[in-house]
Amino acid sequence: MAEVLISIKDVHKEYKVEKGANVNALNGVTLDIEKNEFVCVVGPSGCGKTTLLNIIAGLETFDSGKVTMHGQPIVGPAPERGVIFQQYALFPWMTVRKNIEYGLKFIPKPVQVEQTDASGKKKTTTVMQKFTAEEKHRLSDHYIKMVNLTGFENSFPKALSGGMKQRVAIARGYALNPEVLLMDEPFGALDAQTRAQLQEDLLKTWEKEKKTVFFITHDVDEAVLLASKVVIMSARPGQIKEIVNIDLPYPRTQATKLEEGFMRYKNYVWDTVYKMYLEIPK
Ligand SMILES: Nc1ncnc2c1ncn2[C@@H]1O[C@H](COP(=O)(O)OP(=O)(O)OP(=O)(O)O)[C@@H](O)[C@H]1O
Repeated sequence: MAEVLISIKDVHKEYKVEKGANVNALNGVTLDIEKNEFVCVVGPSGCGKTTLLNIIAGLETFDSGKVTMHGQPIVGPAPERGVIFQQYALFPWMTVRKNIEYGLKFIPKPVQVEQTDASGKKKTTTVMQKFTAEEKHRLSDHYIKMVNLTGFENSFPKALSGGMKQRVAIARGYALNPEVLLMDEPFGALDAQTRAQLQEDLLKTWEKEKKTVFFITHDVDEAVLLASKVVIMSARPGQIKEIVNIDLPYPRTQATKLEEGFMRYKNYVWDTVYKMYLEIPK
């Protein structure tokens, strides 16, 4: 059986609002995220997708329920959970390379060292060390290549297109080597062609260097193309309406969208989300 990496159990979240009624954002959300799964979350606007992502990231509190990673409660942000937002959040005064290397300053790497104890016995222990400049350079090179930005290492964000900036954000997310990548509509602001290209880049990256991905999108095509599991949330107060396992083989490309199996999943997810949208009082 697959290993459950993140477990969300009966989570409730209400936003306190000073004037007016409090907002009941999540109402008993239960979800297991397995190791190396690609989970896409879809649902009507305001159903609590970002709230759920922020709770997993440790950026948002909740009122009741339980959220754990490796069985340990999530109590705040941690390097094991990397977040990529829609608005890249790059440092404008740093080059592409420096943006990617920046976070490595704060993340120590485990190194095996051999030590001799008082009795002369040798034993291997793990110590945490900082990345050297050379290691950081090697890592940033690797991820720059992976997201097709070779040649732009020394460019500043202002000289990059939206799609290129988002590639830098993805490279930075991967370079920090989190176990889980939390992505909140990362391609939402991009034109259709750039979006298609980045979907393929992300899929290739994920197939090469598996990670657990939790990805929010409004685009049902995108969800079905990327996900091994689509989580459909229902309108506020957010609950999980249905989980659809996308049983289409990887590698997937834009051509996958023309396959009959893809169409079937897409129509099903689209219908389910649209029906819920129609039920929302307008
Ligand atoms: N800080 C806050 N204070 C009060 N209400 C909030 C706050 N953040 C979110 N909400 C409300 O909680 C509900 C869920 O918001 P959330 O952003 O999680 O939904 P979403 O599904 O991500 O929406 P969208 O798809 O439009 O991005 C919404 O009604 C929103 O207005």
